[in-house]
Amino acid sequence: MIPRVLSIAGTDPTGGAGVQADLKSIAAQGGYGMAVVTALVAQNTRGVRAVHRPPDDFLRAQLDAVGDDVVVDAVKVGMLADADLVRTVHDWLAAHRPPVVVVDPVMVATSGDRLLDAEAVDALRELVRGVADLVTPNVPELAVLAGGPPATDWAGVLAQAREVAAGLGVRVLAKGGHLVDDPVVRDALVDPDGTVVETVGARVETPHTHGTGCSLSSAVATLRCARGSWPDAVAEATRWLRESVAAADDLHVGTGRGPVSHFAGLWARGGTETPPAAAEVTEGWWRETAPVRAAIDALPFVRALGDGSLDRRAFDDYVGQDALYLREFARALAAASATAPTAAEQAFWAAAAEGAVATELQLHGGFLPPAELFDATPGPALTAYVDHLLAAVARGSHEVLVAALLPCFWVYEDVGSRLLPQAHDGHPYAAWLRTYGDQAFAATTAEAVRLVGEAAARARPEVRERMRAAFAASVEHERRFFAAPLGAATTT
Ligand SMILES: Nc1ncnc2c1ncn2[C@@H]1O[C@H](COP(=O)(O)OP(=O)(O)OP(=O)(O)O)[C@@H](O)[C@H]1O
Ligand SMILES: Cc1ncc(CO)c(N)n1
Repeated sequence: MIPRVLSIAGTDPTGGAGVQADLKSIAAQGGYGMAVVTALVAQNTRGVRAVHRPPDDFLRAQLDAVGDDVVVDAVKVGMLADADLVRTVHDWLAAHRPPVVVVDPVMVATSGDRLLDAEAVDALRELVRGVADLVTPNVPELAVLAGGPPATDWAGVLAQAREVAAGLGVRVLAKGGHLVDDPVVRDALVDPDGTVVETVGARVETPHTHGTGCSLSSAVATLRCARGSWPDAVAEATRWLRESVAAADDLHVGTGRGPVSHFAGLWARGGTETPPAAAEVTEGWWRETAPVRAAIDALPFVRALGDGSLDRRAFDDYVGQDALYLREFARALAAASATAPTAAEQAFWAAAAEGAVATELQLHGGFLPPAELFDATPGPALTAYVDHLLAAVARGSHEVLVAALLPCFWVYEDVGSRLLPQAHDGHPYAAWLRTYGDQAFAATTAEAVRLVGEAAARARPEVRERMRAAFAASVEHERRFFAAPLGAATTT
């Protein structure tokens, strides 16, 4: 269930605070963010220039537009500008009673500018008392709510938080971000009954904390839906916010106190790439290897194999090398089976291993005397190809290994199906053409292409790139292997 979270707040066109920060924060916790704008604020990382407040009935129209249509799981209330706006929001919340209401009692921006006029404080206190589940004041806001001077140390913050929690009958999340002499940042969740749950974390050395209060309150509102408990929601929200503050210096937004990087953790852990479709990946690899495949088609060996004019000694040389190849290929296929992530893939690669040593070697046994089948001296093209496959086995990545194995299917199926029309009963190599031009081999190849494509689509981008390189290298090895019998192994 994705929590539907509504921010009722002012704007920050530079995106670091207000509804813009709220929407990022809600999304970063896995919520669906919505926003009703209480004030258009011309501000940036240096300060507030002007505030444009909507008429009360227009604010109400926005709230009703959401409430009439969407089930709201949680609300975060931010900047409310003046007492009339506070009352409009209070009335709406009282009528709708969303299950989670977090109020960030925004009074002063990080830059020092006032965002709530002085007469509105009483109305805000009433809203908190009437409809809030949690209020999240910073040190100066806590002092205003308590009606005392700002605390100068953590003990003073806790005392005022207890007073406000008991007095207004609301949970207070007191924030120690402003106690800058403290080497750690403390937050305390204080219940009306005086129970305190503290979270403590390292203070990040950065001036870029614009919008931390907005971001924290929306994160807690969202996480309260998912986690079911206030202490768990606060613990996760502060952990996330610390990570986002720690990455703030990377953003380079504005010349004042810049915003935090709301998605830094997601980007680092999940990346920003949308996985490609399986077929898109393998089609890309196929296209990229077109020149090498064209060179294979143009090889005298391949042309003569197709029209039957190939010298028998050259073909026997090829079969002798290929018999040796098939046994190593089958070992690599067995390794692919052993490392397969699913039972279906395990079975596919095991069956392919069996096919390589049974069906394909049987074909070769029809050309060479069985006693001599494995007597050839391994040539350089064979050795290079097999070493490439066995290196992929040794490196241990199933994905890279199957990408390296794929051309052994795909190139043969491609060449075989295009040479097949030349086969006839008197053709000396008809058995070869019919094995690789066969429907059954095409079906196996299509399945291999599909499985490797899906493995590539699932893989991290770095792994996918290694797969691409392993595939391309194998296509080139196929070319050299076909070129070797007629002595052209080293030309390109
Ligand atoms: N330098 C910092 N290092 C780590 N965490 C921080 C830092 N500054 C703020 N935080 C986190 O952000 C939370 C809110 O900070 P703060 O107390 O400054 O709120 P605020 O004044 O309401 O924020 P703002 O007005 O900038 O939106 C803190 O409780 C803490 O969890
Ligand atoms: C709109 C808005 N809300 C809250 C804050 C507090 O950072 C801000 N600067 N702007």
